Amino acid sequence: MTTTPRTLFEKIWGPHTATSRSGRDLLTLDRVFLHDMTSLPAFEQLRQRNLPVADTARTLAVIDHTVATASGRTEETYPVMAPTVRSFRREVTDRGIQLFGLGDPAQGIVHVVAAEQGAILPGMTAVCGDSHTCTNGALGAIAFGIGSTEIAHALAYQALWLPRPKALRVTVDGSLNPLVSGKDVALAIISRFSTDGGVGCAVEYAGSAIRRLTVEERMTLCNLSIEFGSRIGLVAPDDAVFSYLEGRPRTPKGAAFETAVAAWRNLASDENAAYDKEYSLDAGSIAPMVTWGTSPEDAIAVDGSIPQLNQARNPAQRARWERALSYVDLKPGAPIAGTPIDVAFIGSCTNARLSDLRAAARVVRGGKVASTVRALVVPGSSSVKRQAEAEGLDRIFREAGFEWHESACSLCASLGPDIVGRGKRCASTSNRNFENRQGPGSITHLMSPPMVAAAALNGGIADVRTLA
Ligand SMILES: CC(C)[C@H](C(=O)O)[C@@H](O)C(=O)O
Ligand code: SF4
Repeated sequence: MTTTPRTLFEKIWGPHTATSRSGRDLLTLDRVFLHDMTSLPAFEQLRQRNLPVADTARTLAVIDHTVATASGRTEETYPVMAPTVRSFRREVTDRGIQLFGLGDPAQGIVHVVAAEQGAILPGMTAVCGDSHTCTNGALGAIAFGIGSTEIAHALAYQALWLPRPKALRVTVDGSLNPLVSGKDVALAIISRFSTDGGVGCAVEYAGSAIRRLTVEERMTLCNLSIEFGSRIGLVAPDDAVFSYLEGRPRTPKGAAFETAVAAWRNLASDENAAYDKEYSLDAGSIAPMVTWGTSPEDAIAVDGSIPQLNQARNPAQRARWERALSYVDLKPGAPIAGTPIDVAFIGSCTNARLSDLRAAARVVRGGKVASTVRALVVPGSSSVKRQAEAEGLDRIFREAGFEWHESACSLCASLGPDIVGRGKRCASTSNRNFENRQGPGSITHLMSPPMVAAAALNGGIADVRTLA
């Protein structure tokens, strides 16, 4: 008997499809994650319809988006959002949902915490009212962001009606150059294939270079899937993923773990599986990347120059570039290296895990932050913060002049009190460089943690390869 070869995506989506109707599938959900910014309207809807949460054991809640990060912070430190945070905390605790609130040793950014807890495992489906839920596709799961109405439905029925996305494979073969990381791969993909490249698709990252990425780098790569237009990004799970998961609070233990691993090993695309779309990139061609404009696709090699307007693909892109150049106050054709910065931010669910902090600390060690720069490290979780402190990374950062914060989203989206400042330019390890993203009038340059470290010491955008 021959079976039709299936993609990794089909191997997860298929068994989770309870039924199909009018071109949509009823996808059953293994996990629903909640955070303080988007969940309250969903609870309101549940109340109006008198619906309970179907299965609290499948949920997990985190306070991360709207809070302060200064040491000693509490829910009250940012009065603007304190009532929201308080209501959110009451809603989830009243319903018996596990909450990682401020002061909890495992608190952190929802996507970082979900992985650390082993709350998302290979082959699962997971949702959260947050577009960067795709991050944990790195563990070989289908994880994606949803809106508030969908959160209510997901909590009540543990399922959602969805159109089945198309299958896209992005293959990156070859070897990455030194100081080129998962972040650079992601920015290179988005700049090459545009922010629309993955629209309507679930993107599977494959190829020898992807297989060699660490699990945390794969998380960074999958995190940026939504900036590539794709709500879902995933990588086939392998031994690196299995050992990442072993022993985590919600991961199966002992013989149950071994049984799970045996099943997870089947979660790879079959040879000759058909994709609707395929892109490929040569790993060796990727340099440390930096964005110059107001879209993640405005990424160039750090030793490159801002494009000339006549290089735009079409009039719409040209118009967007003109507006972006005026917003970021830079000139076409100018080299990006040497652009002075005011703020350096190492944080966010994109790039604030332990390996990110280690990579940045290697560049920072023994150096000094330029006197014109405010530099901050905001660990992705309280557990990352503790581990970093145990290794002495906080000391390396502090001695160089970095601020060392409590964990939360912070400057990534400036939904709490941390902001970059009007007209100020920030080298940032986050994922979005939109206008006003890091507070009103902020200018953002996306790059990897070592590149932000280099910019902090240098006082301006710098090629980490020449500093290290
Ligand atoms: C607040 C939330 C809805 C938002 C998202 O969906 O991504 C935020 O996390 C972001 O990164 O912009
Ligand atoms: S760190 Fe940034 S991208 Fe991630 S969830 Fe928070 S606001 Fe969104």
